[in-house]
Amino acid sequence: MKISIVCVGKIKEKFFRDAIEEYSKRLGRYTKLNIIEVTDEMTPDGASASLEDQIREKEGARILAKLPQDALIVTLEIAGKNFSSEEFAAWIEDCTVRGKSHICFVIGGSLGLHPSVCKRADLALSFSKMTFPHQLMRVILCEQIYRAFRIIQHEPYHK
Ligand SMILES: C[S@@+](CC[C@H](N)C(=O)[O-])C[C@H]1O[C@@H](n2cnc3c(N)ncnc32)[C@H](O)[C@@H]1O
Repeated sequence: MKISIVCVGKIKEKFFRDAIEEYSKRLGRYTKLNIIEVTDEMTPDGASASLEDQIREKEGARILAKLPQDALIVTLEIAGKNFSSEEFAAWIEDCTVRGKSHICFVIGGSLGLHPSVCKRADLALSFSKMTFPHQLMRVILCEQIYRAFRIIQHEPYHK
């Protein structure tokens, strides 16, 4: 199973970069993780709703250009489907059983995902009704993917 994450912008905080690097390293035992960053757009303070939509659209076009053709596309959306960690692991395992060998997760930028990206999703996945900053979301996603592979392999992990 190959895992890609398409996301917007670079990680600015060192502690987030360190956490992502750590989970990427741990995941190396189970899967190849490929993180693809697209350039983010500066959002001026007090930007109008229509400027924000233009920014989302520009970032969305960059995301769409990077989506792998062979992958199942999973967008991270607050209003998406909720899974327990065990259900998430079972979903990943089921992909393998159905012959899907590549999953691509997509995290929006600070303004969220443009509808053109959401339309491409095979699954919209929610990590709760709360809004997380996109940099932290990347860390949480990496941890949950790592946790899923541990569950699939019946290996012990923190409860
Ligand atoms: C700061 S949030 C964007 C907030 C924006 N108002 C929205 O509603 O999408 C940045 C990105 O992180 C991801 N994200 C944040 N919280 C999430 C959650 N609870 N579940 C799933 N994805 C989330 C989404 O991909 C989102 O586009």
